[in-house]
Amino acid sequence: MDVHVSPSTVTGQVQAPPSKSYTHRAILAAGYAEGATVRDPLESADTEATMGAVEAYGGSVERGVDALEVTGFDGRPAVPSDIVNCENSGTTMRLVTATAALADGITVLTGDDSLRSRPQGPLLDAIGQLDGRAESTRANGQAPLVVKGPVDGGTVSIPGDVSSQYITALLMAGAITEEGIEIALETELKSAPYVDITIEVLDAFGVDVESTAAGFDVAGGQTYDPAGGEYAVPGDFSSISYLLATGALAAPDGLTVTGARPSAQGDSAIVDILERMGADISWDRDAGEITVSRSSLSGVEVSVADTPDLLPTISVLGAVADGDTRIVDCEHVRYKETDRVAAMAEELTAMGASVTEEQEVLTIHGDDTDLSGAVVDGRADHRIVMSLAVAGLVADGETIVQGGEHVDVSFPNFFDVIESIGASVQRE
Ligand SMILES: O=C(O)C1=C[C@@H](OP(=O)(O)O)[C@@H](O)[C@H](O)C1
Ligand SMILES: C=C(OP(=O)(O)O)C(=O)O
Repeated sequence: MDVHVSPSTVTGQVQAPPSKSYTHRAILAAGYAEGATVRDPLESADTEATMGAVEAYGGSVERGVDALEVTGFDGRPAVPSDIVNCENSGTTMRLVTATAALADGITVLTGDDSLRSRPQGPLLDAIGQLDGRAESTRANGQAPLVVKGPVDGGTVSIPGDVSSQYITALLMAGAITEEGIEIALETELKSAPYVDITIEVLDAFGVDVESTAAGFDVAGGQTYDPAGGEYAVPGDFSSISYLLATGALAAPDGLTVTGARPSAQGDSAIVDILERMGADISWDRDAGEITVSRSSLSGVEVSVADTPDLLPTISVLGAVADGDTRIVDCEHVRYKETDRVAAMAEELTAMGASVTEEQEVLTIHGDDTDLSGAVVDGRADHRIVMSLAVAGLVADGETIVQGGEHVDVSFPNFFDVIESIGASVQRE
């Protein structure tokens, strides 16, 4: 789907969509439990993939109004009767590959073209260290994957700079093993706040995780048992970042985002980043409301070591700001649905921005040149699509973003939401 975006101003109030990261974890944790009600879940293509995996392992998921009723597989999963298709979702693939290692048999996992090009090797090695068998069919560390369990726990040594999702996966499965899993990190942990999110959700399900000098330790023989039988999902700060960027670039009279309560999400750093760039922004944390208005922005240096999903949003803000915006520590942002560092460098260049791309650093040279409307490729990646659409709101002339349908991965009604506050978007 092509989305035609024209220069617009926006105003009003919008509700943040529910968090994708919390929803994935809550659905799988409910699967490891006897079951649970997941309130205010994100219903999107990626979280559907996790629901499908829980069903493949013997659970079931009923979609209610603003809630999912999950019946769990209660500890060890069944061996799936078919392959598990994780579609476009890295979180699903990593988390449920570790689930597969608990099953007494063989599980085959796959995904779409993008997911089959993403790195899984360190997680496969870790399952091997636990005496399970985990292989890439093409012996290239990528899906399709074949996993044979059951593992009983043990110790693993794993790099921390490829994906934090391996750690989340091992912690969630480790609680079900007899011996537990002790994780030693071989390198510094990137995307660390996502492990904090995991620890927060596990705690709500009555599962303990310890941080250690070497990494993490989860005791075995634990039972997933959510307090009161339910878990409520907070708003999603990665999705909120597009709304706040829209406000900072295009809301002369202000835009308010609701459903923005503090949580473990590293991506809430977008508020501080916008403030450092000079945006007029305020966050009422108790009310969960952030208000931002159109402001002149200046370039800043930002590390995305903890917040990889913010890179597309920050690069658009940098393209409009005065002076250089240096986004550092971004190598792991290349392992996402697409290489997002290269994608943003190339697509913003197509819109007239001046950009320097290095392996670990993306610099956007903001100057007085306005962005120009262009035909840009969303790279079949929801975050590239949404950030380019935001850029289109302030570019001269029309911007056509290709692949608009991919917002279904994390923010299915994104275009309806920005249209409701005044953005001019036409979908074809
Ligand atoms: O655990 C999660 O929910 C996520 C972890 C991050 O990935 P990495 O840990 O691979 O950087 C992030 O980019 C992804 O969108 C969601
Ligand atoms: C990288 C992302 O998700 P995943 O790793 O689950 O595909 C994302 O949502 O930006």
